[in-house]
Amino acid sequence: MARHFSGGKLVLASHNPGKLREMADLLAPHQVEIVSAGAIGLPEPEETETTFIGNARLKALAAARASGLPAFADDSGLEVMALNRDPGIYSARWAGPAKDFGLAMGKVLALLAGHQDRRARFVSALALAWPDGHCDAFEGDIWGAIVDAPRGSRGFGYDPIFRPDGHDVTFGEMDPAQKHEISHRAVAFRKFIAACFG
Ligand SMILES: O=P(O)(O)OP(=O)(O)OP(=O)(O)OC[C@H]1O[C@@H](n2cnc3c(O)ncnc32)[C@H](O)[C@@H]1O
Ligand SMILES: [Mg+2]
Repeated sequence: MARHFSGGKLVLASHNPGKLREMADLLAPHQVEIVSAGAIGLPEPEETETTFIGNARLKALAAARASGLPAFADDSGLEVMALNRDPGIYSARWAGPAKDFGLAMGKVLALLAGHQDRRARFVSALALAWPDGHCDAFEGDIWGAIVDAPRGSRGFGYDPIFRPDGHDVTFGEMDPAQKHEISHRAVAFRKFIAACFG
């Protein structure tokens, strides 16, 4: 059974401004007082696990133990089928120390050159951890295709090269409110809300 969150402070254990914005938007309708990990000086832990769920748990538990508050983390990434699901859990690392997603998207596009199969999915694993070590995790995904060149500047990360199935626009071009309805993070978030707030 997932542990219920009944209000109060929640640490958002992410150092990615794009993700923090989306997490705050998704949490807005709920009774949560948000504190970001950066604002309370928490370090960015090394992501040593081999799965999205494993790294989400690691980040949430590190923040919960360090802060003494419940903490919420997201580990996410882009899996490209023709690249054996790379960059996957290495999605942030492909952008290098400068977090240059122009570089990371360029790498994906170069490696896909000449491939017919453009199928890809975004994955988000969300974890809610408590200072006593209890942790619940939830995963969501969305399928789509990698377009030929980046389009749009509304999202973050790999959004400009990902076109979700059933849509003509990339996540980079899409209205953020619409991304919040359908994204991998939104799918995982609905599971989290049902289990921990329901
Ligand atoms: O670990 P934290 O501090 O949360 O921040 P991070 O950016 O390092 O996040 P991850 O380790 O989960 O790496 C996931 C990367 O995948 C990319 N990504 C995840 N969700 C995305 C989305 O909705 N749109 C575009 N790119 C996304 C994004 O570039 C992230 O940097
Ligand atoms: Mg990270």
